[in-house]
Amino acid sequence: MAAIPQAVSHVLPLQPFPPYPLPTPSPSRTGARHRRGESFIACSKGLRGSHDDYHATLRALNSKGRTPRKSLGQHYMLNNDINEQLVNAAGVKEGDVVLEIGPGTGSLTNVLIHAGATVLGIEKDPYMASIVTERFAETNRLKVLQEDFVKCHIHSHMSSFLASIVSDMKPRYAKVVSNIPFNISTDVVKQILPMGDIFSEVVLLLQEETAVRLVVSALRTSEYRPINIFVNFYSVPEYKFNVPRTNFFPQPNVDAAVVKFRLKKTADYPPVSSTRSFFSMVNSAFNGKRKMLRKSLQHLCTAVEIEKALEEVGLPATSRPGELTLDDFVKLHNLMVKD
Ligand SMILES: C[S@@+](CC[C@H](N)C(=O)[O-])C[C@H]1O[C@@H](n2cnc3c(N)ncnc32)[C@H](O)[C@@H]1O
Repeated sequence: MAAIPQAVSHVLPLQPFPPYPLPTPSPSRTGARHRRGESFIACSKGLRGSHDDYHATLRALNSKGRTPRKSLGQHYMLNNDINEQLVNAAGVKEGDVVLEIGPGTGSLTNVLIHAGATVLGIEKDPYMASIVTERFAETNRLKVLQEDFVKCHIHSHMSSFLASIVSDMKPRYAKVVSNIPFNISTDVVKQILPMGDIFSEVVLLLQEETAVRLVVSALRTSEYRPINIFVNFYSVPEYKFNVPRTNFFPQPNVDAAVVKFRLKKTADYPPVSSTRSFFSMVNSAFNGKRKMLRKSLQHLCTAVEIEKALEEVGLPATSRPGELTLDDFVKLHNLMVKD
């Protein structure tokens, strides 16, 4: 298993919840304009350090009397340094177009906009959608759609959004930079990764365990699953860094981690006649994880034909799914499944 980089430790004091008492900001830390009652966009102009974001997040929640909803995975980022690192990991620069799933109070959105991006936010919670829309009302660099990411047509939303941008620097591809609710991680990965025709880089803040499972899981381990074949088929994944749970409000029970996926273009996908039949074969193979492939794939070919195909790939006749790389599966599929 590849080594996981050293933890980035940012420990912040947390406020009781609810309600969230607003500490009196010190002018030296937050600037003279950062006072209660000011518009949120004005506050955001002074946001640079992690303490400022900490205050801004609590202020935004207080402004609507919101209690974070567990069912929506609402764990807000309190540390601006981590938002900056997410944005840097995606190499966001002036003129970029970025999809942000779940902008919440807009702390990450703020850093994206300051980096020069135009952002499409998809936010399920109508209260948070209105908070973030109000916060950036004075800029034309943000459009928020109040929709459930899992159910929305993200490809057509992003295509229209890219088409609507009038600029000489208009990029061909958008990026994804998001601190996503942990419970929709798999949906996000499954929907976004095959969209290399409109997205180039995808940087996600995920539950640590999910990040490791998606990116670090190695051959011949119990964590190696069809999702690893999927991730490597459509992207080049990279584990970036660990984010301790103390950086979120309210604090989750687990740590998080940042992962980057560089999406492959369609022409660079491994050559299979049909992705549908390829992934169907991979799923069948892993359904009988401990079974040999010559048994679990018998709905496709006879045991003898499977053994012959394995031999042609250079694998033993007794191979199990956890022993095959993406490349092995591609070769096996192309030998066993003819259009
Ligand atoms: C982990 S919070 C992150 C908020 C903010 N980006 C931050 O970094 O502080 C996740 C956000 O995603 C929103 N959300 C939850 N489920 C969603 C879904 N299915 N589609 C879109 N947004 C969702 C939540 O309301 C919340 O604002």
